[in-house]
Amino acid sequence: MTVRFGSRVALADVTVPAEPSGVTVVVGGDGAGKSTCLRCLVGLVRPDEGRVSRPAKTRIGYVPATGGLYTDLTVEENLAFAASSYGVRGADVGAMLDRVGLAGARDRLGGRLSGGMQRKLSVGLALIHGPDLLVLDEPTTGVDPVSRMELWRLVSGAAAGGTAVVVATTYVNEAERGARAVLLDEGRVLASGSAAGIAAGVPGAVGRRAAGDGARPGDEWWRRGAGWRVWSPSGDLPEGTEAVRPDLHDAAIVAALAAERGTGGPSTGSTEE
Ligand SMILES: Nc1ncnc2c1ncn2[C@@H]1O[C@H](COP(=O)(O)OP(=O)(O)OP(=O)(O)O)[C@@H](O)[C@H]1O
Repeated sequence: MTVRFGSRVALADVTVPAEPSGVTVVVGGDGAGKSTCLRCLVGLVRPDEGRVSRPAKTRIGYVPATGGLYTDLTVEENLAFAASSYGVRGADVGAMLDRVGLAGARDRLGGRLSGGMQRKLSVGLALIHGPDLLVLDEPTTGVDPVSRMELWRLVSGAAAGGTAVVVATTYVNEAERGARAVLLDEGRVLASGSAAGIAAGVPGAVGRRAAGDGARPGDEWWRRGAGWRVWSPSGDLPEGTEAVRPDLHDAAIVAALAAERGTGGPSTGSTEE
């Protein structure tokens, strides 16, 4: 998909693979193009170039980054209303209340729920009709760690039931939650594939050394925990550094460095595991 807003290219030839029973995680910082990408997937934005293959609208569940529920309806009313909107007859609202962990809050107004509970309810609303494709825009941003875990459990459960799930996140470590990850930066795909495949596809070598008080040693260096990391495209690491096996965090940084330099980073598209 390629999407332009005036002269601004929001997405440049971005591919997001999604398949039944699979979770695809779209990772990127603010303005990377995640929301635009997801809006294309569900049909709210039409790509200027490229195409999207998706199920019928009634077979899609979508939760935007903000909202997605009625604040002046109770939890139970929200679910019942979503079911009737989708034309689902005899929806098992009680089962969905249990599934999203909100049975004890069924009579609370949507607007009175904590942030984490609101997100879980939104996901429940998007799942009530048993969609073939579930698209979630940053469901875990700003959510407490327990709710975050529960949200990912909901995502895994939906996939286990056969749904294709696409989730956007700003947290690189969440890429490991999906079989596939697409790392986006400024509308471009930095890397795509399984998290392990992306990490294994880092060209050259990555090294580490303890960080003193000194300034960043050079363009290819970044801070990681208590130390410095360095990327050497040629594989020759600077003296005093110890080689490390790059993880997804390192791969994301190397991909961004490589994109800046216009050289190859972790491979895109072919990193199947
Ligand atoms: N309707 C629009 N009109 C003009 N520009 C837009 C529009 N929607 C998005 N953009 C621009 O496209 C780029 C990608 O935005 P998008 O919202 O998809 O990013 P994002 O990764 O979801 O980030 P965020 O989490 O900050 O929303 C940004 O530069 C944004 O300003």
